[in-house]
Amino acid sequence: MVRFLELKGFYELERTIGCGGFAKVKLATHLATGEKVAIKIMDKALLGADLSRVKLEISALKSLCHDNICKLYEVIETETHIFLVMEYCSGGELFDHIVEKNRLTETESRTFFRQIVSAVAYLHSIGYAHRDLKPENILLDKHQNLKLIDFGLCAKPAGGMENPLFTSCGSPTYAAPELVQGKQYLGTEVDVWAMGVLLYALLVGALPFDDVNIDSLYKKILIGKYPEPSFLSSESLQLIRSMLQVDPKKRITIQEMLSHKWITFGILEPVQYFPRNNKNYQRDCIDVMASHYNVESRKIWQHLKKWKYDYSTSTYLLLVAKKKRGSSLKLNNLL
Ligand SMILES: COc1cc(O)cc(Nc2ccc(C(=O)Nc3ccccc3)c(OCCC[NH3+])c2)c1
Repeated sequence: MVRFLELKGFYELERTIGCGGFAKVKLATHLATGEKVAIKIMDKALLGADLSRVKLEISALKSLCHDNICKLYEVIETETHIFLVMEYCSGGELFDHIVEKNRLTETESRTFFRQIVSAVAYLHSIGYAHRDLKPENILLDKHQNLKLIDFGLCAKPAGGMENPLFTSCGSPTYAAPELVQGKQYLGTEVDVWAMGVLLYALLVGALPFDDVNIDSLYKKILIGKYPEPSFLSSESLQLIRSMLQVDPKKRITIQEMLSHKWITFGILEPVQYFPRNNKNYQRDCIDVMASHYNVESRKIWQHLKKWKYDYSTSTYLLLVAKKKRGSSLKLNNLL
């Protein structure tokens, strides 16, 4: 395996867990904390024009902080590669979870779907659209919490979400009619359509629009007709119908979804989506770092406040994650 000298002593690379077009995702260990992480490795030579899109994703990830969005811990850029050090989501893909259970109960679907709504409402509230929402991009952590991943196609149109986007992207199965028609579209409306496909997949265990032939798939999406199994409750069906509206202007908005009667059934409170305010520093984590590096806590604090997404950032964020899990706050001596 190619030895990345820049990671030596800080991370130990393990098996590959995913590979996409120009990126590979490997499991790794963050040596100072001993915590598992996922590292997305991109070869700059292969990136070509996509380098600017990667930069866009990185700046997006740096501003995202939400329990249901995979966390970025560190960014390492060398002459030849970019490494994104991210949260390790050991539960695998939501997709595999649905397949193994055939389909989920309404209660299970609601638990998962509320987390997706929370993450997407948060994204939209800070001016981003994901634009590639699909079960493969939704992972589970070991506590069955959902984690949204792969913001490679996310967009923040200049001048806010009201401005239309053009680039057609994402996979056609989850693509909204206006997207497959190459029309102007709003990222938020396209995300709601994809969430409709997701909710259908959770409840039915199949895709609403599916066809091996891409043209007949597009026709089905444009007609917007899909099977409505009798086991679906009328509330869930009403929600799916309001999300899979061919006319984007008739489609339910994410804000309306937050308090939809199917979404709040039995829980009676709307979905919360503002990020947990973890901007207040965890004093004990800073003190552990200060004594380990033998500097004053104030120095660590001052450095962390710059959010450079360097090894100090990843060490601090992973200590916070350890503390949240109730593990001991200790750091290993790097060789
Ligand atoms: C913001 O989160 C992102 C952005 C991005 O561009 C890519 C990723 N990719 C990730 C991140 C984490 C995992 C992961 O932890 N996977 C995993 C771990 C243990 C068992 C099984 C899976 C990841 O997995 C890629 C394969 C899943 N299709 C991709 C996150």
